[in-house]
Amino acid sequence: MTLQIIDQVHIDTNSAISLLTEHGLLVRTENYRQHFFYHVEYNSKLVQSETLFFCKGAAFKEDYLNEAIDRGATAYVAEQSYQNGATALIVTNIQRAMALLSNAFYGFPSNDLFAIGITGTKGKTSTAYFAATALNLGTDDRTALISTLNTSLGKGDVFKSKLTTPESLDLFRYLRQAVDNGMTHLVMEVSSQSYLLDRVYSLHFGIGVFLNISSDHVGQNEHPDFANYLFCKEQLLLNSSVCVLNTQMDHFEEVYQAAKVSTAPDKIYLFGEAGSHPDLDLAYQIQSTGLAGSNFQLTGVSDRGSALMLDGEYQSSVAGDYNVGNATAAAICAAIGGVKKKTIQEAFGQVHIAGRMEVIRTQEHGTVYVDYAHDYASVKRLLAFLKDQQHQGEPSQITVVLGAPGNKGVSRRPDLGKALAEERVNRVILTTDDPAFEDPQAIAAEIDAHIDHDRVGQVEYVADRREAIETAIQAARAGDLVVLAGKGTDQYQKVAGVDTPYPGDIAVARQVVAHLEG
Ligand SMILES: CC(=O)N[C@H]1[C@@H](OP(=O)(O)OP(=O)(O)OC[C@H]2O[C@@H](n3ccc(=O)[nH]c3=O)[C@H](O)[C@@H]2O)O[C@H](CO)[C@@H](O)[C@@H]1O[C@H](C)C(=O)N[C@@H](C)C(=O)N[C@H](CCC(=O)O)C(=O)O
Ligand SMILES: Nc1ncnc2c1ncn2[C@@H]1O[C@H](COP(=O)(O)OP(=O)(O)OP(=O)(O)O)[C@@H](O)[C@H]1O
Repeated sequence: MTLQIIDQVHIDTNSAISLLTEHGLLVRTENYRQHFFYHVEYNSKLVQSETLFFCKGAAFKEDYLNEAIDRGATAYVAEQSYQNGATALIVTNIQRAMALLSNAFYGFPSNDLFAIGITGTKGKTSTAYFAATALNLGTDDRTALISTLNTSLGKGDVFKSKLTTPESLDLFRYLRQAVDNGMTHLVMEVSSQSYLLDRVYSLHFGIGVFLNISSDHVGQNEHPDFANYLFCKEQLLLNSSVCVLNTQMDHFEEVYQAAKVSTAPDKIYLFGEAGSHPDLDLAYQIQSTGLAGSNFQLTGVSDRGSALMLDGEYQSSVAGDYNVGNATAAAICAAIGGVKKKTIQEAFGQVHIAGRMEVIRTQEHGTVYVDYAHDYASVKRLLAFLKDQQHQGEPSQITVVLGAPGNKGVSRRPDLGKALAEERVNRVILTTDDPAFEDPQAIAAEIDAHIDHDRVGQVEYVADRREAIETAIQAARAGDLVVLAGKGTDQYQKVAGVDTPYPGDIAVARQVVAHLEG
């Protein structure tokens, strides 16, 4: 999708120098000339005349800058001088400089949006969809959404996202577009990576939500260690006027302390299951939870929580007990954003999150779940939830089909093995999931090495994901559960640097069921 050209935005050399100086980012200027920039860009291939070009990125080459200048860039911003005669703004931190100047170029669009940022190891997308559905219903469709799945900027500007949190220059362009499309609210997922790489530098949020944190995203191209992962996530709280925290997360006290550094206690909302923490503001109580969704009660515990006027019963259309916590966080955001309880109740019955707890019911081969769970926390919670459902009915078998990606998140492999064993699934079919430059069979062997075979009925490897799904569904009997984990809505397999087309778990499962049952 191409966003329309926004012609009223610009920046000039002098204002760029002032801003960079104010933020302590400017080292020096070279070949100073006062230019008016009508475009900002970090990809040389997209440069037009009168562009301010940013030299950033691990794989950046001087040739890209030369190409940018050939195409009409009149100045560049970089951490080093390329001594090519062009006006240069040499900075201490290119990512911060790019975020700040892009924000200014697009006219600080977040000033016109009530921005809600959501972070957490698990549940960001789900919570964002709960919040955006409620806010859209309450604002007459004036809520933009930036999520791992889709970016939706209003007036039909909807496209698939490349990253969970976009690169800063793209982010501020999207926000400008959202404001120009008449959006008043914004819900966005804020990854820890986006703070590590300063993609959201200079963006202030009306609300920052911290859902949970568990071991993930540590490794090459991600965080050096868990402490850095936690630190980056906590930055959302330092950049938010109101903080919403799940009291039941690991490391809650540390996260609460981080929130209190910059946010007054009366602007911090604590939520969790009723009775779970002495300082709760809003409590949820699950009344029933099943494969079609959950019924739950929200109760204001403190004066601040009661003032949200959320007390009452809610029905969520998304299965998974953990989604009640996600929905509660979203309800707080929607209420602070001005949405009435009745509207939130109505919205929660309509939420659909692609690739999360998608259900395919069969006549003779049980129920198939397609879910994006791909790390210890999510696989364990998903399986625990499904097993709980299983106990309520006839005894049945659970088969899980999953793999783990190559060249990233390698700690997931032992973690997945552990989760599968702890939840004592009956059958595991290990398969391919974005192997990148690794051998999928070797990845599967690593997962397998961490499965306690005394606790898991049967473990096998089927390289082709389609065949693995077919094997699982074909063998399942009425009442059984088949879980296709990890890929969610992905319609590709990342193999050796290429996004190889793949129909997606849902499409494959539907084809298999149609073939088996006609
Ligand atoms: C390690 C990392 O985070 N890299 C991100 C970063 O790349 P980078 O700045 O190093 O840039 P690069 O890809 O090395 O390219 C070098 C530069 O040369 C420029 N170039 C390149 C070619 C050319 O012809 N001309 C040219 O000018 C490019 O525009 C770029 O500026 O900036 C790019 C956008 O500008 C991102 O696409 C890229 O994310 C990679 C692909 C990625 O997948 N990152 C993951 C880890 C990530 O960020 N994930 C989180 C979610 C995590 C979670 O689940 O919680 C996310 O927010 O999505
Ligand atoms: N609050 C939660 N706690 C634990 N697991 C959860 C929670 N919410 C969702 N999940 C599980 O995690 C999976 C991913 O959920 P979701 O996409 O909402 O999280 P995310 O934070 O956006 O994930 P990612 O960072 O991997 O994109 C779901 O499919 C579900 O299995």
